[in-house]
Amino acid sequence: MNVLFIGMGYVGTTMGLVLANKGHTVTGLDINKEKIDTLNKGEVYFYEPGLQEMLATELNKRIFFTTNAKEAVEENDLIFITVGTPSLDDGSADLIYVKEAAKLIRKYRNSEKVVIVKSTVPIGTTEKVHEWINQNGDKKPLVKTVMNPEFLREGSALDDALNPDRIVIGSNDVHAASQMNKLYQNWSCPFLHTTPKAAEMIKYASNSFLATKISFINEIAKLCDTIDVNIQDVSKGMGLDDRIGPQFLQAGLGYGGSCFPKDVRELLVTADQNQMPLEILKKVDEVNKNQANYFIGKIKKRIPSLKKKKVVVYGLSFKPNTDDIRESVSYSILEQLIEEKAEIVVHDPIVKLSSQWLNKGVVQCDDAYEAAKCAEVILICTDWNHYKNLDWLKVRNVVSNPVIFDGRNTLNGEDIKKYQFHYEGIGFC
Ligand SMILES: NC(=O)C1=CN([C@@H]2O[C@H](COP(=O)(O)OP(=O)(O)OC[C@H]3O[C@@H](n4cnc5c(N)ncnc54)[C@H](O)[C@@H]3O)[C@@H](O)[C@H]2O)C=CC1
Ligand SMILES: O=C(O)[C@H]1O[C@H](OP(=O)(O)OP(=O)(O)OC[C@H]2O[C@@H](n3ccc(=O)[nH]c3=O)[C@H](O)[C@@H]2O)[C@H](O)[C@@H](O)[C@@H]1O
Repeated sequence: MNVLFIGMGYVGTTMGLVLANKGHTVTGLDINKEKIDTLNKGEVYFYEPGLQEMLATELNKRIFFTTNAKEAVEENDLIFITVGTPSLDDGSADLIYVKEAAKLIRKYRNSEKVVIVKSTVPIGTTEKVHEWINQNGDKKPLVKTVMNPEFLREGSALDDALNPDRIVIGSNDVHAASQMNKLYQNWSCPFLHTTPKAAEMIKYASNSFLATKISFINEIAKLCDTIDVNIQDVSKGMGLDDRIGPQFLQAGLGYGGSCFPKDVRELLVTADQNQMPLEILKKVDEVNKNQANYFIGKIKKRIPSLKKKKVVVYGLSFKPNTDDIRESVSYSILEQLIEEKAEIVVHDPIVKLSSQWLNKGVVQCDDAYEAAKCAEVILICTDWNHYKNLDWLKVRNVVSNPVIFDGRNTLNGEDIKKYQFHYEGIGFC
């Protein structure tokens, strides 16, 4: 099938490549010329394992990139909207990019098309997209709309897209739904057909539930800290219950990224607008916002003043295996360390600090051992395997003060303590 993606970000690029790889002919459209030029050179402009190799196989065979909206819309009958839906100041999702994408389709539509909203959008938006495109009485062919939420994770996007737990298709139109079945015929996971509104809610409720698991375990971890219980044993013991499951019970600095924080905020706004406040979810957000303060508080219990102390921060991305720093908790920690007047050195295997941070006196080192030289405290903020695999004896030999605060509970505490480090995670000492 001929498929267009409007928005070549993390989702559009990944899903475009995956559908091309499954035999469809895909066009990727973006307003950002630099991104399109880079993709046309065969380079994925962000870090995501496996995508680069897939692009090398598919470029100009089954996937094509362009900034020409007219041609792209005219030549494709299935059109995905995969633009961003970031938070506005009041927490609601900004639909400006979705509206702009709808405008392009309205302007250039030349046949009956199926428009698939894959961006995460507030409940009722897909129906609005239908109206935005089909309005004006311009006698052009009507488009059908579908809501098809995306559940992939950054860092494992390709694997998630190829092997999803489910495919949700929200549509009130039989023809559109059958086109979606045809598009995804090579996937063997369960398919759920529902209404567009329910599909939108499934996406928000899923992300909010996962966020709830994380904030729940983080609260239990804080209690474990005070009564000397190891949270990792607790997570393991809970996760062995099939009804609970082992995933998303990793205590730490809380959730960041471009989705959980913004999607939780948007659902809270929708709930308030409908006079049905979501009390649990409010607390989930509150607990999460407080995790960085809790971590700094733990550090200050041991080192009351960080002024002029060399603090090493390992990890800038919001999770491992991505270069995405949107709402990464590492940056809240950097802000607090700057306020404390610490001397800060950061390391990340992929992410480079922007000049904004370098101008504030933060130093970046490309080598984790070099960064650790003369450190008075090491903070692990992202659970990259890189840090698990460091030679910690070598690190021990270069630091001034052997103290590690592990914000992701990523190291094996018992092993680390053998090297005479003071080691604390979140939810165990
Ligand atoms: N990043 C992720 O892992 C996931 C994201 N989502 C949702 O998918 C949506 C997209 O997310 P990302 O891919 O992370 O966003 P992104 O910010 O990486 O990419 C969005 C792209 O859309 C482009 N764009 C904006 N307006 C446009 C227009 N009028 N025409 C053409 N291109 C336009 C931008 O230039 C940008 O390249 C969001 O709603 C997000 O919540 C859902 C599941 C996973
Ligand atoms: O809507 C989205 O964009 C996506 O949001 C998340 O994916 P993502 O944000 O890429 O990454 P996750 O693996 O979910 O991690 C999110 C954050 O939670 C944190 N986390 C995760 C798991 C855990 O046990 N503990 C924990 O603190 C991670 O460190 C990270 O900061 C969801 O997992 C995806 O299903 C969804 O499609």
